[in-house]
Amino acid sequence: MTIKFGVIGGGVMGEALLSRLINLGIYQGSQVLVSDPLPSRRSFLAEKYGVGVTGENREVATAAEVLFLAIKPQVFAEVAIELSDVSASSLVISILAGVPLSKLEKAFPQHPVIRAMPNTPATVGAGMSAIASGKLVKPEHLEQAKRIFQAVGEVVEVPETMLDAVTGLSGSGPGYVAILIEALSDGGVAAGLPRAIAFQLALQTVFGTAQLLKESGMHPADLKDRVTSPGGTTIAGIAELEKAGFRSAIIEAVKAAYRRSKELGS
Ligand SMILES: NC(=O)C1=CN([C@@H]2O[C@H](COP(=O)(O)OP(=O)(O)OC[C@H]3O[C@@H](n4cnc5c(N)ncnc54)[C@H](OP(=O)(O)O)[C@@H]3O)[C@@H](O)[C@H]2O)C=CC1
Ligand SMILES: O=C(O)[C@@H]1CCC=N1
Repeated sequence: MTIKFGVIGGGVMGEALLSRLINLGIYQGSQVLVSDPLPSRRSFLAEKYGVGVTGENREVATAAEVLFLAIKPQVFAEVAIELSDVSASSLVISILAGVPLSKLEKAFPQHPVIRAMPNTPATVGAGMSAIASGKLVKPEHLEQAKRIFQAVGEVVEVPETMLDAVTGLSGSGPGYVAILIEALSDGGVAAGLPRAIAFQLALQTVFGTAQLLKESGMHPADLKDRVTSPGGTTIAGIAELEKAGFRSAIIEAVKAAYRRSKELGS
């Protein structure tokens, strides 16, 4: 059967994307081929999703209609050399942090190339992805890439110059939010709640707040004002957050991740 979706690097994000695409029936397991150096990882993916697996990146690059690059940016150069004489014209989609279209197009000169930045909630269909097109991308390629990322959540098209900032915000963001949820739970435990209840409250509070903001279109500052009763509990908590530089810490985290994304691509 034709290999419609080839994945180089069957790690966290490779699995997140392929699992969702297979579960939604966009591809059958037999239409997906994944290369990964670790035999145990290959067996795991083959057993769990019914995909084809190989240790040879060239096999995937030769066979796939869409070639999905999900290796770390640090191994991109060696993989590019390995694939340099593969003759194919597949659509290449790279999710590598930082690696610019100029480098991707140099490595795959015959191919339409799309640089994308998804995030881990893609695993449950709640991802946020941004995509930018290279020079050889035609409308049908862009549509194909959008279909893939829409299957795992929301997609926005951005100029490539924005992708490092996207990486700092939505790409890395699940890490920041996970720490927020963990810290809220710890706060609950410190205030006397059992751990399991504290975690449930923290998780649903973050989820519900995001849902409320999304469905209502309300500005976050308005929501904050609605929660803060004069002389009440919330303003006492917010005063501590401001004292600790909470907003600034988050802004600096996004900026640091943005800078790191740029570094990884240079
Ligand atoms: N994690 C995230 O939240 C996000 C990550 N990304 C990007 O996705 C990419 C993958 O990240 P992530 O999934 O987290 O990383 P992982 O380390 O989980 O996945 C990378 C996979 O590639 C394998 N690999 C290593 N060397 C090679 C090689 N030469 N050929 C083929 N496969 C190889 C690794 O195997 P082994 O472990 O044995 O080395 C691993 O299974 C990165 O470029 C990252 O910037 C983008 C958005 C979000
Ligand atoms: O931490 C990283 O480098 C990757 C890119 C975005 C999320 N994880």
